[in-house]
Amino acid sequence: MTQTASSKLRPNSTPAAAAEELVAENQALRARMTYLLEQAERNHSIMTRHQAFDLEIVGAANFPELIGIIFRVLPVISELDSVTLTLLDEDADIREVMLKLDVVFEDFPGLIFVEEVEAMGLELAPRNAQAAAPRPQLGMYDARRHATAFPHPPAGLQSVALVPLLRNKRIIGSLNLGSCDPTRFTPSLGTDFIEHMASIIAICLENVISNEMLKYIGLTDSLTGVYNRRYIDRRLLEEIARARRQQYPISFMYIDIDHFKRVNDTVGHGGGDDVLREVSRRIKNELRSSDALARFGGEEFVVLLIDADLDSAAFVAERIRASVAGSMIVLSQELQLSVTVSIGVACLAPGEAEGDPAVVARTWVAQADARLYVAKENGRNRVISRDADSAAELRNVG
Ligand SMILES: Nc1nc2c(ncn2[C@@H]2O[C@H](COP(=O)(O)OP(=O)(O)OP(=O)(O)O)[C@@H](O)[C@H]2O)c(=O)[nH]1
Repeated sequence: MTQTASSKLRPNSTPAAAAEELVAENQALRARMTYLLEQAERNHSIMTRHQAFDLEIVGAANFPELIGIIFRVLPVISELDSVTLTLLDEDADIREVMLKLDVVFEDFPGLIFVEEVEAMGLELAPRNAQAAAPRPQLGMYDARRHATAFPHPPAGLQSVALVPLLRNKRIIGSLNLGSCDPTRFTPSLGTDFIEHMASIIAICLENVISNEMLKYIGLTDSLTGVYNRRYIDRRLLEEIARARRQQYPISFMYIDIDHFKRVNDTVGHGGGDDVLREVSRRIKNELRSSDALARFGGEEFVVLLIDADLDSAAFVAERIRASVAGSMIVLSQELQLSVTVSIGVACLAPGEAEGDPAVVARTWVAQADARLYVAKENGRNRVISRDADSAAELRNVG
């Protein structure tokens, strides 16, 4: 029960002493009240900042945006010295898809991928135990135990909280909070608040990751794993606009496997699929990471080369032609075959990208297609990069 001020007065005190005691007690109460008000205001301000944070992460449009908000905003609003995020990526699918979608992982040094739950540094119940979902683990920082969660710990890191990110009781990762204040994360601290925050982060992560996966599936060719036509159609317009702004040349290639019908007839449709995969792999090996390779359907591939004039694009095309023709494609020990490709190349030089990008794209792509047709007409297994000019043929093994 709370004692009232008067009940604590000494029974034999003089009226003056009693008054003094009352004044002192009153002052103490006021100070306590001021402190509590300040605490309430601080808590209110933290709550408001966290509500704004929740709104921001819920509104994140994609994976890099969400991760960026977590790393940028959370340390500030929660007054933390380190925030990292471990994601469980058992088959490296998340990394592969994000790379395909041009996520630059170097921008997020606090993002850690592990391939098994055990590598997260969380203390877990034995695998088969019917344990409840793991709870946040708070305590003193231990460089060895927390090496995965804090690969680049700030100087003076003292206490940490490893907060499991759960979806349907399954661990998808862990949010790792670090402070240079040793009393910030102690095992006795209540964890409702950080668990609530982690559950919102987990939902947002799951959402953006599955959205990115869908985006990836919608933009890639399931047989070869390279981009599909939809992706290139969109990218062409973006790149035409960028090339116009930055005044650099871009080039486009049409690559068609020669006599592919015969390949299918010889090795069957399944063998034909393997050939498509191998050809796409050989094309890819000759490209820079800024170039985009897509399968346009059937046995036809296209490549978009950024900052490449006609001569460099024709040079790359010739390397591709030589790489495909250079060695047999091995389907099995008994089954190997020789495959060739014909390639049409067209460049969009600075100054040619003016006008409606859709019209520019159509004309430009049609030019590469027409040159591919010439390559086929002239005997296949060749690169054509100029019109009606046999000197532009880099190779003719007809
Ligand atoms: N295995 C496999 N074959 C495909 C696929 N898509 C299209 N094809 C086959 O690709 C062949 C394309 O044949 P054509 O367009 O006649 O051309 P081609 O035989 O390559 O002859 P040229 O292009 O003139 O050198 C057809 O037999 C299609 O069935 C696919 O996804 N897998």
